[in-house]
Amino acid sequence: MSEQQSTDVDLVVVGLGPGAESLATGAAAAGLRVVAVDKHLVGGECPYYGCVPSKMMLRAADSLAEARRVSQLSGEAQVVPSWAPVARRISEEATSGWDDQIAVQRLEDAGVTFHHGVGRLDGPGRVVVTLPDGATRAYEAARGVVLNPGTRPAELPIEGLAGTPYWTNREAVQATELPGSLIVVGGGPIGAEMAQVFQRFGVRVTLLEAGPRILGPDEPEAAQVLEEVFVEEGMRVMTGVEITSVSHADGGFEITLGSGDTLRADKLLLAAGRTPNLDDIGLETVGLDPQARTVEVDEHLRAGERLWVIGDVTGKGAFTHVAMYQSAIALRDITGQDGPPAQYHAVPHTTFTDPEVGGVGLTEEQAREAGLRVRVGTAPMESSSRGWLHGPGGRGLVKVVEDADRGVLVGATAMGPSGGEVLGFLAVAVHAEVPVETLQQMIYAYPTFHRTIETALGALEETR
Ligand SMILES: Cc1cc2nc3c(=O)[nH]c(=O)nc-3n(C[C@H](O)[C@H](O)[C@H](O)COP(=O)(O)OP(=O)(O)OC[C@H]3O[C@@H](n4cnc5c(N)ncnc54)[C@H](O)[C@@H]3O)c2cc1C
Ligand SMILES: NC(=O)c1ccc[n+]([C@@H]2O[C@H](COP(=O)([O-])OP(=O)(O)OC[C@H]3O[C@@H](n4cnc5c(N)ncnc54)[C@H](O)[C@@H]3O)[C@@H](O)[C@H]2O)c1
Repeated sequence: MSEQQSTDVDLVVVGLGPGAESLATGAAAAGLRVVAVDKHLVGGECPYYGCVPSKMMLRAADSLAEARRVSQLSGEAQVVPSWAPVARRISEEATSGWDDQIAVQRLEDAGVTFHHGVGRLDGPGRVVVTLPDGATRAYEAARGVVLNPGTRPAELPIEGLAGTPYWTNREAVQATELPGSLIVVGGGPIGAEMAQVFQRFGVRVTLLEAGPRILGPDEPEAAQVLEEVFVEEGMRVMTGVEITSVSHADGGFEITLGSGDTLRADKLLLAAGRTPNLDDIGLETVGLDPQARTVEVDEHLRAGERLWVIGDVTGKGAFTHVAMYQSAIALRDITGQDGPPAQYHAVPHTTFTDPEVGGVGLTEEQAREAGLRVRVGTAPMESSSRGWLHGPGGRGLVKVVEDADRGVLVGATAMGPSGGEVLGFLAVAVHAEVPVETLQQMIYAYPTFHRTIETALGALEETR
């Protein structure tokens, strides 16, 4: 423990991802003396480098794809993509030029003492903040400390990669000009969303995935449809690849694969997972492992004496909505209010490709691994009147996974146009454990995409 004289406060919040930003504000509103610290931008990855700019990019790319469908539906349209409006919207409307002044002001107006600086635990309830000029401040927090440090793009130990000017999501959302060609490494949500954006803007994209399919944690049927759509749009998708070396020369990248093949592109975007920002936050000073990928938390987000942890590093789903959900529960616990504990049986997610891939709860494979007697029902979106009449761009599916012994859905996938919106229905069903019998007896408005849910429920059967 450091000998530095400390200032007494009630709560110190280290790392201001979206959840902690609202937690700090709420704690100050509840009358606590709150100190908050972020080493970069208040709000974290989501508003500046993640959800918000990437969804602006996807909105733009979707408009191009829809315009290209005019020839099949309604006449002729000449589509000439331009990245300038996308770059401008991201810089001016979404991120204020990657400046968090407004967010800082909001915190301070709420009564929070804010520092731009690096926060580090220094024993239970103690935090040392290193300010940009190197000065340090020590705080003793009577109520405790909240950690919300998030993640950073994972680096890959590939020969030749380090030191090359590769992009991560952070550079990709700041691009002001597009490359002619791009290799995207990683077919998870970041890689899939980004690859489709750039492909639709005319970049020649190759998507490399080490696993057997893209969107590995989602249902394989959904991953297969998405891969087919990507390929139809002109993208090269390679799964099961091993990258053995990377080099950069003459303004371009060269990648060698385990198969011996060589790929070349102007730019390389690494979207191969995330590294938790836990390695240098002083976890060892409170008896926790700084090398761990996640911090174990209880149902009130407590991780130890006077310590709460929220966000991606809890391993409960690396999504903004999970961080916000946890934030509200931790705030209640900190301020001594009653409320329901955290439950994670119905965590929803949507990958905003076109078609969107929404999922909630368990996949079929996860349900079987959990030892459940599983019934599964699947229906293609095109089998519904709406999916069929939608025509181009209407691909997708609904898959429902039932715990047959209890007669409730434990997981579901909604893929298609507005798949993430259709998912809302299924999220309620899984969250509230609505009996499948009830779901089967409902009336589904005609002709909606969500009528595909009725068809999938009608197809429920035990397949193994
Ligand atoms: C490209 C991309 C797209 C995404 N799209 C979506 C989406 O559509 N929907 C969705 O739900 N999620 C999406 N996500 C995930 C989402 O961004 C995260 O789940 C969300 O930001 C919550 O993360 P977090 O709260 O754990 O922390 P983060 O948002 O990572 O923020 C952590 C903060 O802590 C700070 N920090 C870290 N260590 C310290 C320290 N020692 N001292 C001080 N400050 C520190 C960091 O500077 C940062 O500001 C996306 C992510 C990416 C990268
Ligand atoms: N729409 C959304 O909600 C959204 C969008 C983007 C990100 N996110 C969140 O951010 C998290 C991180 O996203 P992500 O896509 O970076 O990570 P991820 O871990 O979900 O996916 C990374 C992918 O990269 C692959 N990979 C790893 N090493 C590789 C290698 N050497 N060569 C080729 N492929 C390799 C993995 O097999 C995996 O499929 C997501 O899991 C999600 O929780 C959410």
